[in-house]
Amino acid sequence: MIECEGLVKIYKTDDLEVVALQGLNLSVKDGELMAIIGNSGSGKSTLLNILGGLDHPSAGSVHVGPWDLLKITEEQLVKYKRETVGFIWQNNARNLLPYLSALENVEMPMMLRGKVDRAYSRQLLEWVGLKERMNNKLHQLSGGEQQRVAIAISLSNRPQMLLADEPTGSVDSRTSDMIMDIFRTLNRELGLTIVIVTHDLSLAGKVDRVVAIRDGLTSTEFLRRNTHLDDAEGFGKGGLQEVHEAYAVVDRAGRLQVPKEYLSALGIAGKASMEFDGERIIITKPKLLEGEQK
Ligand SMILES: Nc1ncnc2c1ncn2[C@@H]1O[C@H](COP(=O)(O)OP(=O)(O)OP(=O)(O)O)[C@@H](O)[C@H]1O
Repeated sequence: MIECEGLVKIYKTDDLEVVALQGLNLSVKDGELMAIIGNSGSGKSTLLNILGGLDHPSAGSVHVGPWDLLKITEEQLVKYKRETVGFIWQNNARNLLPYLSALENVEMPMMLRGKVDRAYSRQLLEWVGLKERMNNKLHQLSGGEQQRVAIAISLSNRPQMLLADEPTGSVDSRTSDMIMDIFRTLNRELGLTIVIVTHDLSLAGKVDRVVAIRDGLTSTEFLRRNTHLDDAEGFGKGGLQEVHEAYAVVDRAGRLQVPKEYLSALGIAGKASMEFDGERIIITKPKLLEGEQK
């Protein structure tokens, strides 16, 4: 579904250039539910905005389904945003209309496109657990319920892919669990590809695959150790490392990112010695330089 290779995004302001993505590789399969984690400023939102067609990449390649987002025309982009992507933000509910019911809010974007599908709107609200509240006005619903209405709305155009930027950022942990359950239901029922961007490790721990971004590059992948576990058993317990195995990402050119804390613990900066003993690759402080210092 998603293929990014060597993706670069440079923001230019008057006298400054910020390289937000510096050659990022990412592959997401059709129908996958995965998460992207990273510290503030690592490039997560930049990546999501590019995937959503809200921002244009500077270089590299990015394909979503049949679309080449580097070469896409303005006209095709409108179609792409309307038909392929659904978006959820942390404060999505802010954009809802308080004096309309949940159902009317879901139908509103359909109405703007000229075709209301009431049965599907009801189905969406049922999927997000609001079957009993669909005729309530928005202002009569809690923040978490409003966020669930926002999820239903993001699916009103029947997208193939859902992009969620910190979707549980402003809700309590019970609602956060509920939202993750909804994502799993939608993933299962609709075969929807879902990419969640978050810095919440416990949220990330609830999906099978997590990709970590550091300084605009994919650095580590976490894969669930036992994918056969029943949802209720396996999800939501402990942190990411408890249920996932971590792998360093090695790109086609053989590059990988060594965590800064490992390098500083060994006093490695600029250069390192690398040996291969037949089984392991060992990175150490430069041997020659150590000798020189004596
Ligand atoms: N419009 C912009 N103009 C200039 N620089 C930008 C712009 N948008 C983002 N950046 C910079 O690009 C880098 C990546 O930002 P991005 O918002 O993608 O990070 P993030 O991982 O989503 O962070 P957060 O978790 O805080 O939202 C940061 O250094 C940021 O300051």
